[in-house]
Amino acid sequence: MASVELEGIGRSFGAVRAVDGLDLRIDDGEFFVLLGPSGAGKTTTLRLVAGLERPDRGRVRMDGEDVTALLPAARDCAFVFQQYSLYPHLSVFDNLAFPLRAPLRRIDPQQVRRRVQEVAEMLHIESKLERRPTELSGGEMQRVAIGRALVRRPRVFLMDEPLSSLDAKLREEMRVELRRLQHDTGATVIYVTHDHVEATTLADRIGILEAGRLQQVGSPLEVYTNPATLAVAQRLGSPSINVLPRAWFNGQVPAAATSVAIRPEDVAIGGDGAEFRIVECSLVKHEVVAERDGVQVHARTLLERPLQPGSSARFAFPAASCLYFDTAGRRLPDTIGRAPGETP
Ligand SMILES: Nc1ncnc2c1ncn2[C@@H]1O[C@H](COP(=O)(O)OP(=O)(O)OP(=O)(O)O)[C@@H](O)[C@H]1O
Repeated sequence: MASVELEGIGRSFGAVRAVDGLDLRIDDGEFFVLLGPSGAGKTTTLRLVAGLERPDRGRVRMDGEDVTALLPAARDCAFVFQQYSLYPHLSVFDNLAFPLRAPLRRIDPQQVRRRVQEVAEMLHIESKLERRPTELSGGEMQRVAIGRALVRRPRVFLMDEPLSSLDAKLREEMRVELRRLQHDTGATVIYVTHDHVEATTLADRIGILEAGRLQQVGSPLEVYTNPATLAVAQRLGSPSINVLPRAWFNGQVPAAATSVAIRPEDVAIGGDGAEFRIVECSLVKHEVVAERDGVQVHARTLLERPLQPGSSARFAFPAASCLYFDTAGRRLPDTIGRAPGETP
């Protein structure tokens, strides 16, 4: 396995700066997730690492070696895509063995069998080896696709939304399996998703990408609790972070703050807060939606009794949990001395 470094890497398509000067180091054995909306440049970044795309500027290094000019085969990255891209006419065994049977590899058939068996066991598909991909469930097919990347023992795994075509339950199961697999093999993984739950459950570190630029890099907890910008704060968490007008705070906010944000789990219900009208309340999800001055606020809390829609309740926003942002969406140091997370 290998470390990966991107140094000032950029790639444009006509006027579109798909990747705009990325600096990033991913450690050997790290599970790194690139999180961002559609068109942020996630896939292009993976393709630049794999060598499927040439950068206009900057360098790619693996284990310190400059690989910018190397062809994909020499970089030895394995790609797993959202589409399973299996060969339908081959058995699961032959699909898994395929990458090992390339003439250049000259791996003897005994060893191919051993490796396929080993990977099939790791992925719990050893009983399906004689089947065709068309006879498998979506989750099993995706396991075969991952297995096909695993048998090669590449230097780096590049995964582009590999779970997004699975249903919610399977996706959850596969997330756990992927994490276990990465832990067991010590693989370096760069994983792309626009799903913040996937990002926070899988990642050692997350890089938030918007319009080809990295907004922040950090552990899931760091990025969640200490976002550098409002855009980053809004990218993680469900329901999304509340953005409240400064007028609600009687001037007790930093001078440059135009918005005050607070996570739903930090909103306090009851006490001496301001009065809100209840819009919705779910005891199952522990969520309450309330409204004041045309602004909706989401709160997440354990409730013993439901709050009736249309009734009133008091909501408070403890200063220790509030985050402050200026007009450009940059985080401001707050009243209790916390500094914002750093942007790269
Ligand atoms: N081969 C290409 N030719 C022209 N434009 C491209 C090409 N590849 C990517 N782009 C553009 O570059 C930008 C980044 O695309 P990219 O596919 O990397 O984004 P993404 O974050 O992976 O998006 P998604 O989540 O939708 O896959 C987009 O505006 C896209 O239209």
